[in-house]
Amino acid sequence: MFELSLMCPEDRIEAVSDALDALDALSVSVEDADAQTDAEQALFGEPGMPPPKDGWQRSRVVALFPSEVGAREAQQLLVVQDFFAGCQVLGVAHVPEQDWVRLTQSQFAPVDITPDFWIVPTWHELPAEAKRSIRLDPGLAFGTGTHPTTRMCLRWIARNGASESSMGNPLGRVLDYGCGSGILAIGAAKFGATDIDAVDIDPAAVESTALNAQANDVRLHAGLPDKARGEYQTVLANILATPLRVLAPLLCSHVAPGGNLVLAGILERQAEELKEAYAPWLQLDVADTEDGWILMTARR
Ligand SMILES: C[S@@+](CC[C@H](N)C(=O)[O-])C[C@H]1O[C@@H](n2cnc3c(N)ncnc32)[C@H](O)[C@@H]1O
Repeated sequence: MFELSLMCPEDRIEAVSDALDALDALSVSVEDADAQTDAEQALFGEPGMPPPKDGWQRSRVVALFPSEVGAREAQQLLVVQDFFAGCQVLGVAHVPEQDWVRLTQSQFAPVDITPDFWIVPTWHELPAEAKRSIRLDPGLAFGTGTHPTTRMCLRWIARNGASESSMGNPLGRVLDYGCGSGILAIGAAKFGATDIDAVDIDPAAVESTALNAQANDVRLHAGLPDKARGEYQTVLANILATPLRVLAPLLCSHVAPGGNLVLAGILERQAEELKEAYAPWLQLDVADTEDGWILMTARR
């Protein structure tokens, strides 16, 4: 295969990507040309932040073609279009054949959350020490167990969920707010929770959660955020500091008396602003840290 690489300003990305699609590109990807430099720009579409844009001020657009002729023809046709003004051709390059499935799979190994609780891709054997496990493959939604924020939430679940000897279910009714792949909701089920709502603003995440729950033989209710109803003994939300601040009154209203609120997606330096945002309802404390991220919890 051959890739055609272009540099485009943000206001040309949609037109150029559409044209590449129409010119039979197999795929079109857009990257920040300034990634990993001081000029890197974060793009979020979270509540309280500017709406997401099509790309970055300087975007690298890469289109994959089955042949060199196809890539070069697309280049020739694009450069004479009005909407290409301000864009630049970086080149056409051969992409060596790879076993993409094997390559992707090799990047996802089993992950231990505690010595006996593991997240294991379906193409791997369960490690012998895994007394509890979640079977999960990387997909469209966030949450494979490798990110510190997810790991800290899962550790909290493992510490506070049912031990093998415990009677009943200490997690009670569980809400996973911003469920992504559903990993936290499924983790809660693995530690004894039986009444679980998992919600997300992204319909692809809702679908992933339902499929992952099924694959793990777990029963839960996955839906959009309006599916969260009433009070829960455990409310988990691994989002980001800005939406967590906006969501403070809503999330606190879902915590039952004596229940726990567990928040992640917060950097160490954001602890005080989160404490302040939640202070009218609950007192948040830092309960765990990993790689500059913190877990904040509160009991009602
Ligand atoms: C960092 S991922 C966490 C996924 C998973 N819970 C985990 O711990 O790995 C955050 C998720 O929150 C969702 N999200 C972001 N803002 C939200 C909001 N205002 N309401 C509900 N979900 C939201 C995103 O779509 C995304 O799936």
